[in-house]
Amino acid sequence: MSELVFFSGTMDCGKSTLALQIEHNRSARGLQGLIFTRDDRAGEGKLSSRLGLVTDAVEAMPGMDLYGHVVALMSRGGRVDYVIVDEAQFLGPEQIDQLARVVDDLDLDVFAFGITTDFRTKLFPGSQRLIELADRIETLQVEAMCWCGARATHNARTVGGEMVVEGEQVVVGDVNRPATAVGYEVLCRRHHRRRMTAAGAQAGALSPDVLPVTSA
Ligand SMILES: Nc1ncnc2c1ncn2[C@@H]1O[C@H](COP(=O)(O)OP(=O)(O)O)[C@@H](O)[C@H]1O
Ligand SMILES: Cc1cn([C@H]2C[C@H](O)[C@@H](COP(=O)(O)O)O2)c(=O)[nH]c1=O
Repeated sequence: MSELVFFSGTMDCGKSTLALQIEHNRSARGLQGLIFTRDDRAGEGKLSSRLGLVTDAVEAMPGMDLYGHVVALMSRGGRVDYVIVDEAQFLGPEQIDQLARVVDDLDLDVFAFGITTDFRTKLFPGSQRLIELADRIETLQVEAMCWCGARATHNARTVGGEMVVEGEQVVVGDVNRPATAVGYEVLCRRHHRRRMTAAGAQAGALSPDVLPVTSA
């Protein structure tokens, strides 16, 4: 029975790496995959991992009919044995419905990878629809970690080194960016709530305690 599987997690937890491993293992056995992605950091039509691996992919543009794309490819004689989708959080909800149709009507496995929530801790529309429709939701085994050592569960955005909680939902970017740029950092919920990034925690630790003022 084919499945729609949502591999979800924070940024930097190994989702794209796993997507590339699934692709490698299946293609090594002679299977032919179709890879979709949207707005990968490496550029249009690319699926890239921080481990340095990258492969070509079909850019799933806004409004593109993903089910129609698979059907059109197959009717031209192309072979599709499974579908991989990276950065699935950026897809529209209707595109997730199209992926579910690929599973149900074409009997193909669809492996979707994405972050669940944005820098405000709100669900991305694509991820929300995946949670609603997926046969299975998998959390990645390699845990991204907060600076405090706890498991990172949330994504923070920084602008000029400061954590922000307002702004556009989609800004393509990366972790470990210089403080001048828009960047991201993964945090545990406690430190996301307190808006305490690694830099903020370090600054707090370095500032001298305020001594009580005593009158002579
Ligand atoms: N230099 C490195 N050596 C070993 N592992 C690394 C290195 N750089 C990154 N990684 C691993 O790659 C993971 C990020 O993988 P990636 O697939 O790009 O994440 P995601 O797609 O979830 O954002 C990190 O959590 C870490 O485990
Ligand atoms: C939290 C958050 C992230 N993004 C962007 C930043 C990256 O380009 C991707 C996530 O990629 P990864 O491979 O999982 O690291 O999403 C965003 O646009 N808005 C956000 O709130």
